[in-house]
Amino acid sequence: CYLRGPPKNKEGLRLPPSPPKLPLIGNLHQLSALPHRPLRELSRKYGPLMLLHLGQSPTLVVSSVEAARKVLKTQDIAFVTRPFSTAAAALINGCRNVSFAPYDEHWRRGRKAVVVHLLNLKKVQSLRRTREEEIALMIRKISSSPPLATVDLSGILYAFSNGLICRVVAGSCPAREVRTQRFQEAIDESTVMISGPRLEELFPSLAWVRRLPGADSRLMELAMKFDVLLDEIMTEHERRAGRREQAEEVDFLDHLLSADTAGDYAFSRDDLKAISLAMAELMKNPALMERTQKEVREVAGVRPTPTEDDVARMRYLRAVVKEVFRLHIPAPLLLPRESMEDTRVLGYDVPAGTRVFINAWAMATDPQWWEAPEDDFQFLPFGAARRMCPGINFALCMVELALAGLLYHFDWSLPADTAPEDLDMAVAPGIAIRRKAPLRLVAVPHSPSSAVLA
Ligand code: HEM
Repeated sequence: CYLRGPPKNKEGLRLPPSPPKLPLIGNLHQLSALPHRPLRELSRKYGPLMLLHLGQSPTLVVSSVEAARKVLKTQDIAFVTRPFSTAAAALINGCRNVSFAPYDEHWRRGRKAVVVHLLNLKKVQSLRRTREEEIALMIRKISSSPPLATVDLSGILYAFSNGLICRVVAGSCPAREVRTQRFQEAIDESTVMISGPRLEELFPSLAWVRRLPGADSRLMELAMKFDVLLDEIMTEHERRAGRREQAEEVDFLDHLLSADTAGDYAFSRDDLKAISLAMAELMKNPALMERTQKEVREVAGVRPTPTEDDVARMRYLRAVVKEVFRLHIPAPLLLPRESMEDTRVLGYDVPAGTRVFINAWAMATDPQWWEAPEDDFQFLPFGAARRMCPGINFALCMVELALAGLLYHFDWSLPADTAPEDLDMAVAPGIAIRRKAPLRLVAVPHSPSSAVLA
């Protein structure tokens, strides 16, 4: 057996090991609402490359740094596409947005537009004033709460993150708050719908179910909501084009419309989740909070509020943010990939059309790597290679600056009835995880005379 290597199947393929499966449902019963956790346990038994059968859908689960390097880097091109998602197709213009698009010419053009007009480092840096203004708005909102009242930091961060991203993508408008709220509701609902494969993706033989009257009604209603909202914004931009004041902000849609390119709305609330998880970790560890806050206040000195140049010198705060991304990877299984051709990984055959989950959370919590922070490949919250998240600079700037602002302007404490060790760190399921309970804290202004609060 040793000399022959792992056994081959009927077709003569040497497939990765699989846990025993049940008829019809395969390995579905072994997953839970937070699938990265049982998948890590299974990988400890069956190895860093496992082949699961989720219904009728073969799924490769990658759980070690070495295997992820092979899949995402060495054989990037074989795994560069995404599996078809019915929900994304209905909601996001037939899967024609960058995140869910199959690997083709359309994706290449869309990704180029996103990287060139919205998310390259220079552009992200040029949005500094917008970010600082939105953070000042958030700080003022917190300061306006009655003294010693508990504030719902999760809710405030949520509004901040959505507001900032809507402003960068679609610009400012008089009814901005209402528009952001409408986006927020539509995005909330779509996140739930997109977060896992649907019945017909797991069981292609049941695809006919979708044709039953009313089967997709929720999806269609939501798609309509998005359409109406985006149409309104497009019309508003087209009407405004050519009548723009010099000093007016040029947003992402202006760029796309002027370049006559197809639009892609890459909204992400993962960054706000990262800020609230960072705050929760700091509240749980008062010594850590004290050290981070000391650094923020020393570096920002007597400035009205920390600037991005200050944040660049806050080494400890940036390390805290990185550690939070490691401990609480916002998308623990990244976004699914799919093999485009028959290929081999670590000696195993992987047939074309296999769905691929990268369990980045299993790698980030693998004791083998804790002592080797200089090798960054085990740090995968933003994925890697060709389909890596192009929003990484945007997200990191936003998280670091917002956290610095919160720590600079306020002293934070838990409500009187909560001890640090009792702070609930449970996470809720979804394509991206988030705190289950909102983070409620008491904020005492630290520098009430600062210009931002005026
Ligand atoms: C904490 C914040 C964020 C995290 C953790 C995150 C994480 C990820 C991950 C894991 C992927 C899949 C990577 C892969 O398959 O290798 C991804 C893709 C993507 N992200 Fe993010 N993201 C964040 C913020 C953002 C922001 C702020 C934007 C844009 C404003 C953005 C835009 C995108 C896009 C367009 C893709 C699809 C890339 C492609 O398929 O070519 N992300 N993100």
